[in-house]
Amino acid sequence: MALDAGTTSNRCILFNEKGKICALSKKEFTQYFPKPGWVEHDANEIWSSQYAVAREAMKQLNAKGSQIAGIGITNQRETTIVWDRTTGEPIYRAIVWQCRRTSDYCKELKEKGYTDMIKEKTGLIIDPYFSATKIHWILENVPEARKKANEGNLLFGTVDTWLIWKLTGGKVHVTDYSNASRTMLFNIHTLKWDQDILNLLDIPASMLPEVRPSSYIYAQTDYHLFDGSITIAGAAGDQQAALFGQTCFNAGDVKNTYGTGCFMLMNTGDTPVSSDHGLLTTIAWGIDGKVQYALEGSVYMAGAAIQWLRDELKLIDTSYDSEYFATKVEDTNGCYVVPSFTGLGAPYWNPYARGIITGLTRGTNKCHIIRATLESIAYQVNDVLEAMVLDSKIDLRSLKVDGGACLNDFMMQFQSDICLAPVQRPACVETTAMGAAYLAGLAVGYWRSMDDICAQYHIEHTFTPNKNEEKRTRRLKGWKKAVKAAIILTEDN
Ligand SMILES: Nc1ncnc2c1ncn2[C@@H]1O[C@H](COP(=O)(O)OP(=O)(O)O)[C@@H](O)[C@H]1O
Ligand SMILES: O=P(O)(O)OC[C@H](O)CO
Repeated sequence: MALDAGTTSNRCILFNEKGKICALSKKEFTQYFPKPGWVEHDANEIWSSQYAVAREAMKQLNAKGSQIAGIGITNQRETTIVWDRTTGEPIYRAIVWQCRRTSDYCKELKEKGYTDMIKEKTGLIIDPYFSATKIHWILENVPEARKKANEGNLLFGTVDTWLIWKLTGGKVHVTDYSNASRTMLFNIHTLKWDQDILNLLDIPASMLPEVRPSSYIYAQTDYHLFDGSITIAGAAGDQQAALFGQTCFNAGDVKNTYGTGCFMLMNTGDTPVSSDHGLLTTIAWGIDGKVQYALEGSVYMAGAAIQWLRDELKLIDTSYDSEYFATKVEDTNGCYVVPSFTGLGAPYWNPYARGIITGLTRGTNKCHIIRATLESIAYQVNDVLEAMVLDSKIDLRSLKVDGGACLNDFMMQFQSDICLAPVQRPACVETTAMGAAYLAGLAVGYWRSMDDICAQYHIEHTFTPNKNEEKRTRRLKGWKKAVKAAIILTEDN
């Protein structure tokens, strides 16, 4: 059983030994935008919807808890939940990874010269994206929070930790290496919470969960939840789980997930590679007594930009329709959309950037804007890819893709044309959930080895690049100019 707690929806997928999906249930939950740039979730709703889909998936097969080999949890990363140890109640809404409320505090940390120290220890760039400054914000702004934390009565968790806490009836407070590595509090070399950073941000160590491998027997679920206990045997951040589900087990293997945002990860084996080009160094997973590292480029707006076309501009009825309209025109007519609605992530890291559309003419129509939005996703991925090749000094063999928006054939072909590499889409694009199931299944012996898992992996379609160097160069130049314009507009900050 994979519990996949995403940014906009929670899913439960049951897989059989062949890695085939036998049951799937999905539920969207409420997004709160209390101020511009702020994003929150209700932690209790994250739990209730996750629990509801787990029950629903089991009902589809009439399954009992005792028939489930194990649970693997995978989650939107960095999102920060703080709750009262004694009541189990969150003291504030979950502050979502996309939330920019700590931009000024991050700026202050950078101005005080902490950038190198944080990067060396955590592999991360100081940014509101990560959990650390969100925890700090809660402690500073929620009444009584600081006092309760100092008394040892507050617990922090990312969504994996929260779900394990709820699944065990409030008994177990843990996380895994991959999630810990996204907090900006975890030393990715010593594999311990970093006391210097905790002191700097004034966060008591008593709030933090124990850190465990990603494939590991964590606990048993509370007996009453699923009519029998189930072993929780895996946990990993969703992007790392997708890397695992895509069988990117070797150094140099790369995957990109096209969901709400885009996240490209390259496995760098047992060596943490430090980036000189705006990427993050992160832990891929902990398994068999050691950790593997990855380079990551995080793009905040991908599928969410298509939702913007649908929900705010009302140019399309469904995300799926974007492909139909984009292919009604030959190109974007010189129009570029930079969907930096919540700032720019890798490799630019500008939390103040906001979205822009450039190159508008009297002839620009709805199809051009839709096409430019889809293309913007591929351009952002290409920016990250260029940085990754420079940092890793490894030429890209192929790009494995997954996530809801990778079903858009137009966008995948454009991606291949722009990055001049084959783009491979697997038969099962639910690789995040699959990765979590594999991690759990390996821990309980449901699958014996990573070779067994590789044997189950199949490519459904490979998009090969149409090479037109003149067109590609012109398009990339237009894109880079548009990004520059979005950045120039932030200069008052
Ligand atoms: N055919 C499509 N073309 C473009 N975008 C799509 C398409 N289908 C889904 N999407 C986008 O993909 C995202 C959903 O993917 P998913 O992997 O479920 O995201 P998440 O796990 O981040 O919630 C949505 O933002 C949606 O707009
Ligand atoms: O919910 P997703 O799939 O968009 O993933 C969110 C990431 O984990 C944020 O770092």
